Amino acid sequence: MASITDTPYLYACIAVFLLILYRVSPFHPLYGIPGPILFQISELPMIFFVLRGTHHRVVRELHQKYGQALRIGPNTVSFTSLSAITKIYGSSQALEKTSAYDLHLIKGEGLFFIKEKASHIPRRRIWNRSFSKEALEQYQHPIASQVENLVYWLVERTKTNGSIDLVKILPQYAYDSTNSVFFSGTAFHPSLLDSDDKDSIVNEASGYFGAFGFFSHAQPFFHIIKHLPGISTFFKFEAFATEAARRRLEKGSPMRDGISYWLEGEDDQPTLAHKDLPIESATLLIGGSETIGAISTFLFYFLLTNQKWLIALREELDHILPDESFHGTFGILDELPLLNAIIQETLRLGTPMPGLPRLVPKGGITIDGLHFPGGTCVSVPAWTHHTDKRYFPNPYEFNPERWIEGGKFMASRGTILTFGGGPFNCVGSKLAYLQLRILVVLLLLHLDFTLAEGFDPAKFWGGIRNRRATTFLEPLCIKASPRKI
Ligand code: HEM
Repeated sequence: MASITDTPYLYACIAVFLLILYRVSPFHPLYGIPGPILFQISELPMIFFVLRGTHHRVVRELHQKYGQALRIGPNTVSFTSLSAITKIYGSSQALEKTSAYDLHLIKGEGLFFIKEKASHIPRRRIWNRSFSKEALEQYQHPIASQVENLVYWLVERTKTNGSIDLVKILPQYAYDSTNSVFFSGTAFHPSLLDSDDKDSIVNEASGYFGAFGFFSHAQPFFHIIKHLPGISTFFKFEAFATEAARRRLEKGSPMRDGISYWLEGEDDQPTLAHKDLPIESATLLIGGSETIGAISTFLFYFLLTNQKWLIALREELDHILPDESFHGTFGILDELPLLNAIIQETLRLGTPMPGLPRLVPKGGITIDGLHFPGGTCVSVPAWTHHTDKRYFPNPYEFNPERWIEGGKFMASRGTILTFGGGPFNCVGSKLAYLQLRILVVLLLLHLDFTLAEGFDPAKFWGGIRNRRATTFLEPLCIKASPRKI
């Protein structure tokens, strides 16, 4: 039997020991950046908290203890300052993505996964076409139709079951909305709301995105296991996205949907190669739905547990949109101060996200007066920044007023990282705002809501987890009924 003193084991142990020693020694380039010793020597503590879904809270606590620059891995530094946000994500010199974005099995090149700015720019131009002013106007009707289906199911399921869990139903609506806006409804049928997501697509997608979050801290492990037979079932969601792309290409589009903007460029505009549609479809389905599902769940949680804002918002809407059959242009919604302030405050507090990893280029950079060599992984965690009282006084208070000045909504009153920043920021943010506005307005115009008996806000809040995908361990059960005016 092999023993630890056999030569290969001995060498391996010595190598690990020397590596650990190096990582905490003055010879390591990150020596002197404070952080817990276990995080300095290994990725394992971070992996542990990522698996538990609590790393956003842990990193925040560590920043409070150790300060603005924090070593959270052997080669990884987390920052919490506005200057670091500008340097890492926002400036013309914004950093590129790390190899944490290489984690997919699906073939082709996808916007989200492209790490270098030079190759990212042409693909981003193709995507941008599907978020032009004209395109967004075109999406209003399909979005409103999906919200109307949601209204129907909220009432029906309340009637059948006594209450309805928003944690479950809002993501279903979000996937239906992406399917309708981008795929002309061809990605899957029937809609997830109509089938009550019988194939568990929401869970598959959330598990897939969660695996992406986990493996970004254990990349070598991913590159080993991806070759194992049978592992593709783990990536069932990629197969689903590939099928969605195939169906969209086969069935075409009766209307100008989001994907048609990519496939049919005007004049000399470059178009998307069909071989890249599967990977872009995976990004669309998750990027456009998992996020909206989670943020809208937060939004209704905040409104239902802060009745004064719900009442004030109803007043604002009733004043501007007195007719519940309102189906006009949704353009005027951009102007409503409280509606937009409530959405912005939800985006601030509804982002239990990790720092988006970026790579220090060759030659290194200086952030907040500290020099970092090329190859260091750096980030600013959204949750830590959004709950930093230097930038947001009483950070845990849901207070939409912090976004209002002189009676107007002012997004510039604070910097939030919900949509990332700089050249790799969220390409769909304008659509996200549009979807959230239409969702809130139509639900409030059509329905009365109450929280189901026994709802415990503290328990709900304690059950929020993030592994890149946000999950809610506790239900958010409500009763919905047609509005009595
Ligand atoms: C509230 C909703 C949303 C949130 C919170 C959100 C958040 C984000 C964030 C943080 C990033 C940067 C990711 C990174 O650098 O790793 C991102 C990128 C992206 N998002 Fe969103 N997103 C939302 C809605 C949408 C929608 C509706 C779409 C499309 C339909 C979309 C598509 C994308 C894509 C394609 C990227 C990659 C952009 C690039 O690399 O150029 N997102 N999003």
